This record gives sequence, structure tokens and C-alpha cells, in this order.
Amino acid sequence: MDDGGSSILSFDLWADAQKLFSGGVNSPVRAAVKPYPFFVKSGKGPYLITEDSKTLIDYVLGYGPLILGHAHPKVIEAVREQLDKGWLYGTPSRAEVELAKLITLHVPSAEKVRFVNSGTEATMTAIRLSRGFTNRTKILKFDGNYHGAHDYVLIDAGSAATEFGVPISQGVPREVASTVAVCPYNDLECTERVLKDEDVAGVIVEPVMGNMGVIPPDIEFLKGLRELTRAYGTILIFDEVITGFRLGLGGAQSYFSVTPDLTTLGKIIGGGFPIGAVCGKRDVIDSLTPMGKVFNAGTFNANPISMTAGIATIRELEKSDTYKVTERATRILADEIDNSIKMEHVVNKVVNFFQFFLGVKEVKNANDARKADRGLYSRVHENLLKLGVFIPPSQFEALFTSLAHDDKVIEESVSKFKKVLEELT
Ligand SMILES: Cc1ncc(COP(=O)(O)O)c(C=O)c1O
Ligand SMILES: N[C@H](C=O)CCC(=O)O
Repeated sequence: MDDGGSSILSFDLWADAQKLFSGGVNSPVRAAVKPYPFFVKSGKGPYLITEDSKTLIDYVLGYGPLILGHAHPKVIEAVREQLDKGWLYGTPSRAEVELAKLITLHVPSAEKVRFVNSGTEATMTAIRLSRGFTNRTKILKFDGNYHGAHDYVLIDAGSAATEFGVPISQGVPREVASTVAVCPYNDLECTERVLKDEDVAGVIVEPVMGNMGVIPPDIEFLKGLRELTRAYGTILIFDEVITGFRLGLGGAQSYFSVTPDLTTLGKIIGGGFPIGAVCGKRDVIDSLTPMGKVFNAGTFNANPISMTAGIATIRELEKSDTYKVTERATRILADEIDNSIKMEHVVNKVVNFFQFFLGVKEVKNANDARKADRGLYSRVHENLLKLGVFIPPSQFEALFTSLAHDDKVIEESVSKFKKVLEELT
């Protein structure tokens, strides 16, 4: 980052933060920013403004939720209106019905919904549901898929768990870990072997892997998962915390025409406010308390602010050119990056999010991603930051585009990427 005498504020905040928080941060990936995490005072459209008064073009976008860009006026208006009416009732409110209607309208697998407060809670609840509904214990997940920060899934997890070398977290009881089988992504043979040999309650999968960089699925893999889980009476859970309302209004399940039994959502459906949701077949969701015996509860579940921001966001997605704009932005940027890198590399993109991998020929699963040159990726991140472009600090995250990433922003970004990539690769 260009100090220019003005980065004292971030630097000082960082010094304080290290005394106050483990590693100076409250979510580990943030500590990977080089040379040290900058602190943000505001966001507008495609930009972040740092405490050092630097403007950065943002391709992190809160790790995915901000598909309309920062501080979109429609979301501000809706949340302001809600604030005047209070923000927590401990009762149902109109907004949760409206948001659930939008989700069930657009997401093919969603007949009923349970709102929670994060993607982590959503996958935890979906897994418990699949166990409760089937009366089985085992879960199958895929190497490098990240489903949040709870015990059931911190086994061969991607994202910061891989970045910081804890794909299997300390503190997860061995008894819990032993209930989770892991297969390589895009590997149906392994999946079938596990389903045949074990009594599996649920298979949880990111329909596009977005937590080892971006890794697209083989369409046959998703279709095969559907057929196999049906054949073995296992619940298929699509973790669409990233892909939900990003690949289109119907998420990955519409994009790939594969309908799971349960879907977990988060990020975009809260318009950038904390949220999670489990949705799926009526009889499965009805297994949750109070109708059923699978427990879930939450003080902040379906809180009116997140509901309102989510409604405003989805309404905007329904009528704006967001998918056209974000796809175009990703295509131009990803292609230009592809052309600018001189060494062996891969650029993986799906609709409107992408990642590049240096020093490898193909990235089809987590093992391929681990072979990429992470040190060099980190230098690209650092040098781009000096030029005013913020990409994820970790190889194992994704670059996202938003409605605010118009041609002018992309043009400026392309010239900066070219400069850095031609110099470093
Ligand atoms: C696919 C996926 N599932 C689950 C989660 C967990 O969501 P949250 O961070 O909101 O708990 C994330 C991101 O963090 C994710 O990318
Ligand atoms: N990869 C994570 C979610 O998608 C990044 C967010 C975080 O862990 O802070």
C-alpha cells in the first residue's frame, strides 16, 4: 500500500487491533492482506475508502454479498425506513414472509425456508436436518469445500482454513470428525463408494467451488450427485451461500438444472447484512422445531433489518441489468488477466466470479489449487493494492464483480492488472 505519509491511521489501528484481537482480526482471511490489513472507513459503489483516504477498486465485495456494490441507494432507503420502525421484535414480521416468498419464487428447491444469521448456521442446520430426517449419522463433503466455521464441516475445509494451514481444525472432537467422509471434488467414483459403504445422511457440496479459488463443477458431477443421492436415500445439500442469487436469481441449481433436496443460502439474500437460510422440500424443513424434532432457534433469526436489505437487493436483481453487467465485467477482466500472464496459469470463471492460479496447467479440484504459486499470488495482491485495486489476499478466495463495476471501472482495473502481471509473471 502506498503510505504517502497518510497510512498512519490504518497502521495505528492495526497496532491496536493486534493487542485486542487474535492476529489483529475477527475473521482470519483479513489478516492475509499485505503488507498489513488496511482499515476501511466507507464504501461506495465499486470503491472502498480506507482510513488512509485511499480509494480502492473492490473485487472482494465483502466476500460476495455486495452484488449491487457498496451502499446501494435502494438498500439504504429500505433499511432506513425499517430503522424508524424498530429493528428487533422477537416476533414474526411482514418482511420475513416477503423475503421467503422471493426465495421460494426463484430458487427451484425452495418450498419452505428457515432464516438464520450466517452461512455457518445455515449449513450446520442443514446437516442436522439431514441427520434428523434420515435418522442416519454420516455426512459426505468434498475436499476444499468450505461450509463455514462449525464442527461438522471443518474437515478438509478450504478458504481461510487452508490459507492458515488448519483444514482440519483443532477442537473438533475426533468423534465428530469420524462422522464426516471426504471425497475429491468432481469425483463421482469416490462418492459412489462412500454412499455404497456407509449409511450417509447427507451430501453437502458447493455447486461451484468458491473457497479454493474458483473451481467449476463438471456438470456430470452435479447430475451424478443428484442420481446417486436419490438412489441411496441420502439428502443432497447444495451450499449456495456464494452462488445463491449470484449466478442468477435461481442460483447454481437453475444455472446447472440440478435440484437438490436442501439449499443453504447467505450473503446476497441479506444484501450485505448478516443472514443465512436453509430451504428445501416442505417435509424436510417441517422437521425443524416447532413442527419437528430437529432443533433450531435464534434471537436474531429473520431480523427485520437483514430481511429488508435482502428484499431490496433481490427486487433490484429482478429489475436491473445486474447479471448482464457483472458477467460482462468478469468476462473482460478475466480474459485480460488471462492474456497478461506470461507464465503457465489457469483462470477459472463462472458467470460473475473468478480466480487465477499461477504456475499450474489446470485446477479441477482442491489438490490442483494447492499446487498453485501462492507466494506469487500474494505479491500480485500486494502490488495491485499499491495501485488501488483490492483483490482477495488469499489464493483460496474469489474475485467478485458487482452492478457498480461498469466499463470505466473495468478499463481502469485492466490497465492496473496488466502492469502488475506483466511485471511479476
Ligand atoms: C460456500 C459457503 N458456505 C458457507 C459459508 C459460511 O458463511 P458465513 O461466513 O456467513 O458464516 C461461506 C462463507 O463464509 C461459504 O462461502
Ligand atoms: N471464504 C469466506 C466466505 O466465503 C470468506 C469470508 C471469511 O471467512 O471471512
